Amino acid sequence: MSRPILVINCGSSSIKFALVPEHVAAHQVRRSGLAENLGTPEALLNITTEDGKKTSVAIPHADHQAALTEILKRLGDELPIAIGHRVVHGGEKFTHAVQIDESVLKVIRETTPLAPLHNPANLQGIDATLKLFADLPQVAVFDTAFHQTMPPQAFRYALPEDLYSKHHIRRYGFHGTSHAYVTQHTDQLVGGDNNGWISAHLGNGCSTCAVWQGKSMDTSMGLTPLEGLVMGTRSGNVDPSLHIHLTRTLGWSLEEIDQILNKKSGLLGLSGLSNDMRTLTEAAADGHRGAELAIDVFCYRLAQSLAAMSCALPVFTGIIFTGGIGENAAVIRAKTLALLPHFGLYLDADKNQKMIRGAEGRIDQGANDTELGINAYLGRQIWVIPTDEEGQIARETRSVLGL
Ligand SMILES: Nc1ncnc2c1ncn2[C@@H]1O[C@H](COP(=O)(O)OP(=O)(O)O)[C@@H](O)[C@H]1O
Ligand SMILES: CC(=O)OP(=O)(O)O
Ligand SMILES: [Mg+2]
Repeated sequence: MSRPILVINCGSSSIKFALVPEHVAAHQVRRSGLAENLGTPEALLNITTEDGKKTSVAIPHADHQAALTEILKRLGDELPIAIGHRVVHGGEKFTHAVQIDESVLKVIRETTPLAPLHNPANLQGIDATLKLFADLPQVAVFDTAFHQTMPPQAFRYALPEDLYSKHHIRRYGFHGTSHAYVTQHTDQLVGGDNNGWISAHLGNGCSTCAVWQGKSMDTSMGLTPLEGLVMGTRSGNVDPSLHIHLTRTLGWSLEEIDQILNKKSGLLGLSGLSNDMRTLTEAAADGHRGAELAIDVFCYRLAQSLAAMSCALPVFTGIIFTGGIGENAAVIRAKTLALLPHFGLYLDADKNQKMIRGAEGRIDQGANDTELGINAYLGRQIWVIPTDEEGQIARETRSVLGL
């Protein structure tokens, strides 16, 4: 059997490590780890061992290298053949995954100001594995690459031409690995080659994406992962004059405003309680006003974005929910779809309630028709598909290296 790929998926608030053997989905992988809050006094690795036992290992003062070393101790003989890194921003240069060398590292460093929550941590991960596995090939899989098929009407801002041609100011889009995986996977489940999907990746970062015939046509994130939807701690869209207004009226510096929009806004800012949707849905059920407001704004803005994405599709087959919120929060799916009564999205309330914790399937009222082999349903399809960024990164890593 061929040796596995070690995948490092570093997001804004957690780092997922997975060892992905060939032909196996990452969520079936036996040994994987999740390191949370790296760089803070303690990281937690959740490790599922071969016999299915789950252990949690706390590593004081952990960084990538400490977390990786801890994982390596548990690898035994199953050494990886290559390493695949999630890299969030690859600018316009990368339309596909690439093997990492000095010139690739230079571009990743140059794009760091555009993804300040992500690229520095991605670079730390690469640095750690270059030290630990100097002999192994390493591949960067970019969030931005999948969106390089967007047409100019979707990726250009209405700004002077020079800002694009000389300074690369444009919409890039992120979560490409996730949007690519869930739409390709749903295409396989549905069949046909002319499907148009809107996928909603709702994790700590959130984005929507219009995908037609396997290509990204538009997405809600822009130059940076701050544009678009309400997220855990990120504001999403605000009036572009907000920076100047806050500077003039409150004297805030650009750094302070950047911190507030990226780290103190979104669900956390609106609720005054938490950035975690689980906490908010429980608090809202108990009548917490801030949690209710945060959920209302989150769902309204998500519904608006789904409607907007439909403009990018010649064919609108259906919607796909993914990411921690999209895969688990039935109440958020129902509330959002109820705001789109003109789109032929008929939710099956019972199927919606049951589609949680890694389950995959259709939750619209036409799902039963398909099971019976009849096709009387005139509405659009609604799917819940657990994302598999790690599996997709492993496949792209093998493909780049010809493994
Ligand atoms: N059962 C659940 N109900 C509601 N929200 C959930 C549930 N499980 C996870 N979530 C939410 O998913 C989000 C994290 O999503 P995830 O995709 O794991 O994040 P990341 O972007 O860090 O990969 C958090 O807001 C979390 O509260
Ligand atoms: C790009 C982005 O927002 O990623 P994450 O959701 O993993 O923070
Ligand atoms: Mg994520």
